[in-house]
Amino acid sequence: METNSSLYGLNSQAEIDSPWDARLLFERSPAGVYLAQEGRLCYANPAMGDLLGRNSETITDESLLSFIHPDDRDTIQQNWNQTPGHGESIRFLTRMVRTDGSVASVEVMESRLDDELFLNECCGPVRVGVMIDVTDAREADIEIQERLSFEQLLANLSAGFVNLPCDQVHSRINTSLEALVQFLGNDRSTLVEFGDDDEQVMVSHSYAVPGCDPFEIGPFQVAKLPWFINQFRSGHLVFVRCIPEDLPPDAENERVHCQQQGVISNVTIPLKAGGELLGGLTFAFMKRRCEWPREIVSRLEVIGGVFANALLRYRNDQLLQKTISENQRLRHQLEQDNLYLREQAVLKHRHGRIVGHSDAITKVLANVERVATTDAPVLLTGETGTGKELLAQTIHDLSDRKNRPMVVVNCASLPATLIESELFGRAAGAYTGAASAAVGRFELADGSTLFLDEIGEFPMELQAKLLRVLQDGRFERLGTAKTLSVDVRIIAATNRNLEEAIQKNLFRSDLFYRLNVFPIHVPPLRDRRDDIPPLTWAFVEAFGQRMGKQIKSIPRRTMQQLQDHDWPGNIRELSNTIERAMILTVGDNLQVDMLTTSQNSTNRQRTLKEVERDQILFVLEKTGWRIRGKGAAAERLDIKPTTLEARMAKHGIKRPTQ
Ligand SMILES: Nc1ncnc2c1ncn2[C@@H]1O[C@H](COP(=O)(O)OP(=O)(O)OP(=O)(O)O)[C@@H](O)[C@H]1O
Repeated sequence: METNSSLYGLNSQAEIDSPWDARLLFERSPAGVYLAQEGRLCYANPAMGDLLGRNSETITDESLLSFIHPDDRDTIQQNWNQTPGHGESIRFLTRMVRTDGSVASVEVMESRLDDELFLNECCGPVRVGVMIDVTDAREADIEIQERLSFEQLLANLSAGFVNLPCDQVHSRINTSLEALVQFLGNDRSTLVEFGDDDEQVMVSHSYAVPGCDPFEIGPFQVAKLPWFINQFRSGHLVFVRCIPEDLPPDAENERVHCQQQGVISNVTIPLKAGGELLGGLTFAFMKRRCEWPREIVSRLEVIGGVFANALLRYRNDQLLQKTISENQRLRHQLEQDNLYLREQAVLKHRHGRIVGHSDAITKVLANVERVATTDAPVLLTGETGTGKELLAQTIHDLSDRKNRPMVVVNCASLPATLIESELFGRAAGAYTGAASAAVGRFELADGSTLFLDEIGEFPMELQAKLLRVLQDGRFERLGTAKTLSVDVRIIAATNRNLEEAIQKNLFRSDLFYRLNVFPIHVPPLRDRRDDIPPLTWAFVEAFGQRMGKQIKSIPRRTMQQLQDHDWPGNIRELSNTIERAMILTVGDNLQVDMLTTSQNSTNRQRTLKEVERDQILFVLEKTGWRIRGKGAAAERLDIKPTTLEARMAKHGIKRPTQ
């Protein structure tokens, strides 16, 4: 069949008559020229044949679209559908697939020819096109574009780390790894950090494309990949293009590992910052070999530097935080120590009468100091002789009320009948024998402190009246209706268990709660044996001055015995023992007869006589040497007052001079 091109008289060399003949121009044109009608080539010049890798004479009648890259066909088809009118041209870039499968980028200029010449000879308009191979320029273009986008990506990633808060460094590295992998087309990127341990490194970040597993985050034994880790641990870039071929013979573990993981190429750049080698950043390939040119690797070294700096900043920040919190801890400790020292110093100076440095008494004194400056009621509890009254006095002395004397009422030493008038005062003739009016202790204590010792012995029938004064400072003198108002701070003390007294209906619970606003328990001497030596020396000094006697030493054994003793009568008993010892001591070495103490530390069985004497002494001291009356010694010992007096005489017990 005669081709359309021959119809146009364009395909025969014989028909070229003059160098100016149009056909000659087409045949010699360095650009590909073609004619196509209804999508089929009807003429292609030799340059066009070269472009497509075919003999130009053999391609006429073939579909032009079949030479176009499949991905570009839709676009070209749309171009053709919009081909302009006669004489107008369109221009576009596309790719042609050569016979050998290689792809050429081409630039095409095409026009539609509606000349009668063509219309007459064929059934439709003809498209004439000129095609130029722009593959080289195009590839250079694409490379420039890719390089630009890569530079842009690196610039964006780097910018993301500027002024980044340290707590976001790790998450930013994660997202950056993902962006890099997606751009560069490798399959997994992992960041490995070096620590103090030579035996292991830390896998801190890993991203893998879907279908590949990321590296497990956590410590990784160097022994598993010794060649590989040692390479980048010595600061080298590791570029293994073909695995296993390019691995050295001693990289056996790496060979096995890569085989198991399906890694066929690997690039690892060392991470350096501030002159320190922090770790490495690996790019693993599982589906294709890495063909990265040197420039890409150099750019990755730059981004590696950005990661390394961020990590260094993070590490330094961690160190700083640790240092700051350590500093804070030390400062706090120092403050506490200062506080403690200050408390100690203050206690030494301001509680001069109180001897002792045990933890137990220190705590008590700290509470005393805390509460002293307030007006809160204080309830001092503790065994007899532990120093409750001394502490009450100390509280008063430390308070704003110190300029007025503290008023003391021993609730156990006053008969119940007298307590009311003692406390609240009386009008003349208030009761039989009350010839004159008397001011009560509450009135006396106005603007000062009232110390209610042995509050547990306070008569039940008067507790409501006491509670009222405590609540609103108001009361009436006995025998008058006039309400008096006072400003009194109350400190109460007891060696009784008030909760038990409440249970037995001997003490009102509302009064207890009112008094118990700030309870301070004073521990017995046996629970603060460390205080015994300083107390002993304090008493030696005090009695020495009074007696004009100077004691220079106390035998170590004696002091040990004093410390071993349980002191049921507490500091009062210790004080009495030392007083006795001072009287009996001849010379300047204190002699203490422990047999005279209430209970000695040796296991010697005491005689009945000794027990009786001690018990009488103990109860007398406890009751303030009150023999008669409710709660007094005779009642507590369950003997008649006269019997008690007889026994006291028998044992030579005499009330000490005040
Ligand atoms: N820490 C101390 N330092 C020096 N002397 C103390 C100390 N504690 C108590 N004393 C002395 O011990 C004796 C008994 O103390 P105080 O009368 O205060 O005890 P108390 O607990 O009130 O006894 P009671 O319950 O029998 O009334 C007093 O002479 C007191 O000065």
